[in-house]
Amino acid sequence: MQTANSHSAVTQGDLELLDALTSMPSSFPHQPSYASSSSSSSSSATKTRPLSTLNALRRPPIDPMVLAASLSSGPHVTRHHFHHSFGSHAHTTKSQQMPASQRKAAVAAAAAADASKANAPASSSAGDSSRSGQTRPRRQSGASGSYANCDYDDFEDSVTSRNAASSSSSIKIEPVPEVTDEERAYYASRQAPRSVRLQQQQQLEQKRAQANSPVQRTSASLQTLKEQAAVQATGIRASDEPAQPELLAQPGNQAAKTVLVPPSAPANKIAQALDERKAAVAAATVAPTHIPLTPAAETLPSMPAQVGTPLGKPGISSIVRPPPVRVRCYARTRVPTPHGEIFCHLYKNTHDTKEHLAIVIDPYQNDETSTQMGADGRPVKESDPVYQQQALRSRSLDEVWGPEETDMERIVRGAYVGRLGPSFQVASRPLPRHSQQQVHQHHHDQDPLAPLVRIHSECFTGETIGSQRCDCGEQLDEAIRLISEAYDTSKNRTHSSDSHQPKLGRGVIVYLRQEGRGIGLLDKLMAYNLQDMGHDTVSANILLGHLPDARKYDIASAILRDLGVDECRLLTNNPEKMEALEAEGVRVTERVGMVPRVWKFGKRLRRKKRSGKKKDKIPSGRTNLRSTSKKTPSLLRQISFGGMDSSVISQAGTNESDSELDPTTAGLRHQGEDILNEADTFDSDGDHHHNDDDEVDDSDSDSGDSYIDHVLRRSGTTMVGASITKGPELEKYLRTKVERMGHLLTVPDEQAKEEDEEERPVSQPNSDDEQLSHQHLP
Ligand SMILES: Nc1nc2c(ncn2[C@@H]2O[C@H](COP(=O)(O)OP(=O)(O)OP(=O)(O)O)[C@@H](O)[C@H]2O)c(=O)[nH]1
Repeated sequence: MQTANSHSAVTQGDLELLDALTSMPSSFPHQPSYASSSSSSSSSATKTRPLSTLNALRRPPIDPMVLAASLSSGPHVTRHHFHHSFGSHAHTTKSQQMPASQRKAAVAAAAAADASKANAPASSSAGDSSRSGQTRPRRQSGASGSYANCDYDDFEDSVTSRNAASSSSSIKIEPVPEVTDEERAYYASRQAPRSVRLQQQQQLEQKRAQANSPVQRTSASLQTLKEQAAVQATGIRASDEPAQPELLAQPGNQAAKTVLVPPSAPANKIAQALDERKAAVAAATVAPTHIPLTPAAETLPSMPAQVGTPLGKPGISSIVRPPPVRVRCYARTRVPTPHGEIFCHLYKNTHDTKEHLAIVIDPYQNDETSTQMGADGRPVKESDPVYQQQALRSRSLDEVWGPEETDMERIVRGAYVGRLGPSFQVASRPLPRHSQQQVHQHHHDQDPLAPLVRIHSECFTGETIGSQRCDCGEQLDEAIRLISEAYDTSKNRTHSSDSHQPKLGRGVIVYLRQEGRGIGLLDKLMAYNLQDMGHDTVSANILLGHLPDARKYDIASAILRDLGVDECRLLTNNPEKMEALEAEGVRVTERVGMVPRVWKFGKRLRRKKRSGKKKDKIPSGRTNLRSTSKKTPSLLRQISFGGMDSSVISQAGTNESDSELDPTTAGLRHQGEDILNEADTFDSDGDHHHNDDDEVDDSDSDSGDSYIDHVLRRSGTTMVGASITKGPELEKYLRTKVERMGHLLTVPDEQAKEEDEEERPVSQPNSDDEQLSHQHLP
């Protein structure tokens, strides 16, 4: 007799599950007779649990990694549990998991079981009969949610119902609706087992070696090469399942969107496709300028389909290299932000269908001189050598897209010079350095610093809803702020120019639409649930069948090159980003650390506050702003009264008493918890507009202060323009990046934090201690 809780004792099914988890998932046979034999003592084959859903695993086999991650760092969640009964088919309430062949086998075996049951004496209890006599709505399994009960199986349910129906013929029972083939999704494996692929690769290499030998080379015909390509392509498409193109077309079926060549395509067609790809590679290599110039011409026939496998591998092959990515800027516009004005560029590319962005900060393009016209009827700025050499302008945007294109069309898509206005509308011309195809040379006598660049990956949760599971919103804001920051060239150690003029900050944020480190928003959200179950950001990714980081940076490099950035200073802690950019031909001259604000400024703010208190000789304890007559440090007072309080307090919470508290403290408290401790409240004399710097030790004013300055002057109400955020989950995320992903950050030691000298990492070389944040590459 089976107990009510099937997990209370180790059953045969459990043992088989364990066995299954430590072997190849695809080898599981579907055992449809399990349901009808759970209480019998028949052969072990008929007792086997219906593990058919394992065959529908959509992830590559990485069970050893999954098990290792699961055992070492979290609760007993395995990939099997995760995928069992999982389905995101919002359009239907039917399970869509089993492959067609297995479903046929299941139906046949169930029919056999029915027949044998009908012959046997009715064994079910009266209670069973009456229960089954009620018309039970069909349970939603796969579609009912991501984490359906692991013990539930559609097939088991339907077979049990049918058995019950046949054993109580006196009661009219609504038949359980059959799930038709059309209602189920088709799972198409896009890759053969590793052993097969290795074998095929070996064969291919042997053939290549033969073909390369002098004798063979002369005799090897084009036809032979085509055959090789066909073998290779067929191998890539290898699948245990026969092709079912009609199922691929069903809604919700990812495979439908991603399959490049139908599996039933004859080998010569595949070879033809490969030939076309090779031709595209050749064309791109030989004549990179021959990109179609209009959006219509450029839409995708020549673009290879990018297949989003869980490991982020291209779908066609890991052997055939995709052609180099080509990018085109389709639109550019000016956007005012709390940090100043930026130019937002929208890019399309030949590798995916996403709209990646480049945020260009280059105030020189947009200043008041930009609208001065010369005698030649063109803006004076256009002939300025500094502009010509350094303006961060998109080559593809400034190109004329065809003989038909009018100046007004060009202006509307953003190809204009200077600051666009009702009375100033001048279409741009390609910069000489772009049209001459010359490699951009860095001129140290004109600008000591390469542009500051950040490669930022989209994060809906962090940037839009202020999630504290990561620091992405803050990083985006901080990147815009740091790049916009003006700097004093006289303090630059690498530059001996006589120019002591402050330089305007310039640089680019390439905003890549690779959400969740490349795994997509859906899987990132699921990763968060795994994190709530005890995993960290790395092991959660692994459990979902992903790499810890599945991002790529080839598109980012192409965008940078399009903007004329061949070398840059990179804002990152991630060594992989530096390597990736270098590999794509963008030189990283310097790494500038992205220190989390809470690590960078938290202590400093506290110290500032303490020093303010000391000077004001205020007795300990919290003092209401309105009730004190003491002075407060100027910066902090400005934070209170410089327009900051309303916007940030409104983010800080709905507790009415918040607004009664010191607005300085409220101003430093954000979506999560107080950045400052209870005892950290600042005191103020309530003189909102009095600027008494004499009383404050601001002599150590530096980039840290510039951040505070930013907070008090320009804080907005969205993530861009917001302030410091802090919380335990953010802390865990930051530490995971350092401890498990090799990010180049120093985790602040709590003890040392109190005693250490102030850290003042900055983006631009203004401060004397800039070495703290700048790591020069050899
Ligand atoms: N898979 C996954 N992705 C996450 C998680 N939290 C944030 N992300 C994504 O991670 C990306 C940011 O990557 P990070 O590793 O934090 O930072 P980075 O940009 O590589 O590194 P830096 O350049 O040093 O800032 C964004 O796309 C986020 O959506 C998570 O828990 N799991």
